[in-house]
Amino acid sequence: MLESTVAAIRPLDETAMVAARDLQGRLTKPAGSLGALEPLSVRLAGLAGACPPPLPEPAAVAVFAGDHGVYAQGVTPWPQEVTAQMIGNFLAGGAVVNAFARQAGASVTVVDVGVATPLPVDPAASADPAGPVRSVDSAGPRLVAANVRAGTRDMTVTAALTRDEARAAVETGIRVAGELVDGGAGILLTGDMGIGNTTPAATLVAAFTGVDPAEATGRGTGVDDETYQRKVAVVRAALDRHAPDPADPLGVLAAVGGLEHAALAGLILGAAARRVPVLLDGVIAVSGALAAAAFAPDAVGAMVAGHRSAEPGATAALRHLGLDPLIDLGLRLGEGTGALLALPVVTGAVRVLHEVATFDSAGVVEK
Ligand SMILES: O=C(O)c1ccc[n+]([C@@H]2O[C@H](COP(=O)([O-])O)[C@@H](O)[C@H]2O)c1
Ligand SMILES: Cc1cc2nc[nH]c2cc1C
Repeated sequence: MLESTVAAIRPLDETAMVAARDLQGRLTKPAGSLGALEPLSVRLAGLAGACPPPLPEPAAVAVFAGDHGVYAQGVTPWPQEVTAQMIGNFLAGGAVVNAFARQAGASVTVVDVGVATPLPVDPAASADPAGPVRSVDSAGPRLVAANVRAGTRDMTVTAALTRDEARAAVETGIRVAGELVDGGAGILLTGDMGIGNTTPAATLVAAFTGVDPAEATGRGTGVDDETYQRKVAVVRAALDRHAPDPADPLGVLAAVGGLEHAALAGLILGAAARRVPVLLDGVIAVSGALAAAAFAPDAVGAMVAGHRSAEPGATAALRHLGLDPLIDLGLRLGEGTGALLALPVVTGAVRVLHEVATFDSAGVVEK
């Protein structure tokens, strides 16, 4: 499934992009006056192969959750059980992602791809691992039970995952993308939950971009100076131990990644293969995006950077991908919150191509 998905990812459609650029030039506004929205609308036309491209509706957030063996190195002050507890909160509708999703009219799908402690929900009430994801317009958040293993191994001691485990997580992400698109989603938004997951995110950023661990590593949930220094040392030690090859993205994900990072890479690949835009959230999402781009460079055409996370690795990753974030509010929550706040910007960029009059049709004279 990974290989066929990668093979299905194609470049943007030049004809649709030429048409969108031409249309932008004829709309009743000074050329370029919508700033970053104009090239975004052109790119989305190229992705859809149509001008105008469809409005990115309805929106579906997929929140991938996992735990981390590197937690044992003291890289975060939060108890590991918070990952499972927050899944309960997502499913009850009480998290920030739920509030922003209600505001944006987006569905929330929570995917347990690797949580280590028991979920505070009845697994029988959740979707079968191989079962369908309900359509995006059904009510309420839902759980997909697709646990590959109960957290990764400690990457400072051994590889975090086997290649087969990493592949299983990537393929879970691809499957979720396909089911959300089949359910009618017009745009996918990335979300993540995993205590400790900014450490593997920083390691992935350093592995794929080549930046120094000190530049890739941030304070995550808000760690103190001592923990921050330990975190940088942990990232450096993992890179020294595994020397991951950025040309082998499955190998990198297995050595130093996380199950949610791998699944996010899969979600992005799945969206790109279906030619549906994928709106990226914070540092965990963009570290997964680096893996997706290493599998399929043309997948970048489907990516929209929702926001600039306060986590410095996010900026290094976005620079490497050549993406400019739509908003920059100093967020560092994850869950999909930054992507959800950016969603109206993406919809606005496309709506312009659908609804704005041309100089000709409106009888407005040009300069
Ligand atoms: O999205 C981000 O850029 C982001 C930045 C810092 C922290 N987080 C969230 O905080 C958790 C990881 O933080 P930490 O300090 O435990 O590594 C995890 O659940 C992430 O969703 C997320
Ligand atoms: C409370 C809490 C909520 C989160 N949401 C995403 N990551 C998180 C980390 C913590 C600690």
